[in-house]
Parts: sequence; structure tokens; C-alpha cells
Amino acid sequence: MSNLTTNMTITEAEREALYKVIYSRRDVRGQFLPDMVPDEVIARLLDAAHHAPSVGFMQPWDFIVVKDVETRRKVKEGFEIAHAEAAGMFGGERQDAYRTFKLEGIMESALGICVTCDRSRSGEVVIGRTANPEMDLYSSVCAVQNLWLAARAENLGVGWVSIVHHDHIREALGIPDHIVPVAYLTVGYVSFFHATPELEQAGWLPRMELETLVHHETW
Ligand SMILES: Cc1cc2c(cc1C)N(C[C@H](O)[C@H](O)[C@H](O)COP(=O)(O)O)c1[nH]c(=O)[nH]c(=O)c1N2
Repeated sequence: MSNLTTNMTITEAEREALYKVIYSRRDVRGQFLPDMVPDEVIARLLDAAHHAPSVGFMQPWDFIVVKDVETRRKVKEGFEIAHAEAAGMFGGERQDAYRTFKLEGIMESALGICVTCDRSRSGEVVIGRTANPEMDLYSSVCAVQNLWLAARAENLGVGWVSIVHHDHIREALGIPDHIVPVAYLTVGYVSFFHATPELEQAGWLPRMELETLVHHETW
């Protein structure tokens, strides 16, 4: 076998560890601890993200590591604006419930990581993006998921904060016009992980039955 190939087999224990990470990963908002995250741990998260699949191997992502309190305060301001707008979009009891939810941990977490997408990174014509131009954005989302799972393996919590207008994130983090902010993630150690999604625990939505979502041959 040449050193360009591998037949590395995943052991049973390793497989179990992976599924444990997948099933125990949570979106964390309210359980962040102030403890700092060592730079070498942050580097491992970013390297895991950087090994995500990407359309045409274009690796369209950049990662902005945000520790500065003032910068995070600007992101939080953006959340407050979008959160107030959002509350008004739900009716009646749903609105009351929405207002009780903790939906971000921007200031409480140790740091933020913004994952972006440079749609022009490898030229106009990209293998795999020709029929469906949004594939580059999906690639950056793959990087987010790698980071999220790696963080769980490091016993770190991650929260995705999307209740902020992208222009606000762009302004707060100095992101150039041709770069798309894809995800603002809050990252830090946590006091505990919820066993199930918080929105499920709050009765907002249940986890759907997988059988109702799987179709065979045709829809
Ligand atoms: C694209 C995207 C965007 C957001 C989220 C997720 C994703 C994938 N989620 C987290 C979301 O609520 C959560 O993943 C589900 O409720 C399921 O819970 P677990 O992730 O399994 O804990 C999320 N949560 C939150 O509190 N504020 C937010 O703005 C967002 N935004």
C-alpha cells in the first residue's frame, strides 16, 4: 500500500465513542462556565473544521476567533435587535414561550468563532457547484458540524447564534463584503450538557419519528 492510501479500520470502541459524541452533542446557551479554553484546544477544533468536506475541495471557510469582550458586546447588541424583531413574529402563547427561552450565550461563553464562506475562493467554475450554486455555503456548514462534534469530544459546549442579522455580524467583526458570515458560534466549557434538546424539554417541538422521515425509492 502506498502512503497515499489507508485501510485504517475503526475499532468498536472508537465507533461507540463517535456515536456517543453525536448523540450527546447539544446546542448550549445557558450552561457556559467562564473558564478559558487553551489555544491548543481551539486549534484542534479549527483543524477538525478545516477537515470537513467541501464542494470541489474549495475549502471556502475562514474562522474568526473572537475573545475580545467589546467585540462580543457588539454581537450581543445585534442579537438583542433581531431577538426583539423575532418575538413579534410569533403569536399568542408561542410568543410568551419564545420570550422565556435563553437563545444565546455570547457574553457567558469563553469565546466566539465565526465561520464564513468565501464564494469566490477558487474561481467562478467549481466542481460540484455548477448546477447548484449554494453548495459552497453548505460546505461551510459541514465545517461547523465538524467543529461542533470535535468540541463535544473536548467536553466543550457550542451554541449557534443565528438570531443576528448578517450585516451586524459583518460590521462587528470587520468581515469584507465578498465574504458571507455563515455561523456565529459560542464556545466554552459547561456546567453540564442537557440530555435532550432544550426546545424539546420546553415542549416547543418533539423529536420526530425517524420512520416518518425515511422514504424508500420515491417520496
Ligand atoms: C442553523 C442553526 C441555527 C441555530 C441553531 C441550530 C442550527 C443548526 N440553534 C440550535 C437549535 O435550536 C438546536 O440545534 C435544536 O434545538 C436541537 O437541539 P440540540 O442541538 O440537539 O441540543 C440555535 N439555538 C439558539 O438558542 N439560538 C439560535 O439562534 C440558534 N440558531
